[in-house]
Amino acid sequence: MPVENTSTKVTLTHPKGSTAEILLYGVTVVSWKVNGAERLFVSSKASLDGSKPIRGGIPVVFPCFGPPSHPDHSKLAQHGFARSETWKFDSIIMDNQAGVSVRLSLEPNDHIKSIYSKPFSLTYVVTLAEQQLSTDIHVGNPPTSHEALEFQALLHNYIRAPSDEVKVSSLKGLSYYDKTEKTEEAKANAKTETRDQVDVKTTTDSVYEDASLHYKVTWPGHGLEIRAKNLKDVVIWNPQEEGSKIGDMEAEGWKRYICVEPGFVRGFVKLEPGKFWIGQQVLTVDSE
Ligand SMILES: O=P(O)(O)OC[C@H]1O[C@H](O)[C@H](O)[C@@H](O)[C@@H]1O
Repeated sequence: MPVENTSTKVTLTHPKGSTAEILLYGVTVVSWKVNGAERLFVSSKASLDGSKPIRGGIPVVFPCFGPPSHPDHSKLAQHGFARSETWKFDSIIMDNQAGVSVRLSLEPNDHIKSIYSKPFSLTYVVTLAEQQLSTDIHVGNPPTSHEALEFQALLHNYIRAPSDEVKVSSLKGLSYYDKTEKTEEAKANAKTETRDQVDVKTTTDSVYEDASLHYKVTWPGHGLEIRAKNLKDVVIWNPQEEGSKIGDMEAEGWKRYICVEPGFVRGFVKLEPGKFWIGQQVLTVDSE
């Protein structure tokens, strides 16, 4: 069966053998296999029972990135509610050699309404091709709404890769904000990336602004390409030893991944009533 659907999980299987697993909790993609090899990192200590956001895979960040900074988001937790709500399976969109694709949705439920008063529509489309995984977040501001919807969005991939060897390009020349700086003032000061290839051998939490929308993630013998649409920024995160302070991080888990997260996180998307916005990332395994 190319699409298998249980009460908690959707599994996609492409005719050429690649697979993807999406939990309805947070629509978190928790597995993506190409040529039998797992491409995403999920901590063995991650809670998969819906009690907290999943440490790994591809959590969806919406409508705020990090701690809320917009008044509309003041009651929300870090990274918003999309990653910690249970979504609904909507439909199979496509099922052929080109791709196996499903749509999931999240409506404002009582819990969301108690922390977030804005009307919205949210759907997520996951498409699996032979060597490729696309994840698209669709945000709508209903026509009945009286004002613009202001939000941030980010697709928080955890790419399985050895963090002491992995490199990311091309970020050279971009402005970025270094969240590992000690003071708020230093965090708010833009730096300029001078490296041809960025590594995460030391604790890294950098928000690159107005980036290229096309990144190469490479390590010996392997490569992954990431393309983004409407997600103008990109966050590179790996905590290194600091990761030992994260409760649901497995022992030395930070050695096994890099996050290269396309997002719209500097400023806010402003969506007028009756309009839609789509943010997309496409992950492609380079020929191995
Ligand atoms: O621990 P979480 O809320 O899942 O956040 C995990 C990480 O997400 C992003 O990459 C942020 O830039 C980091 O500052 C944050 O630590």
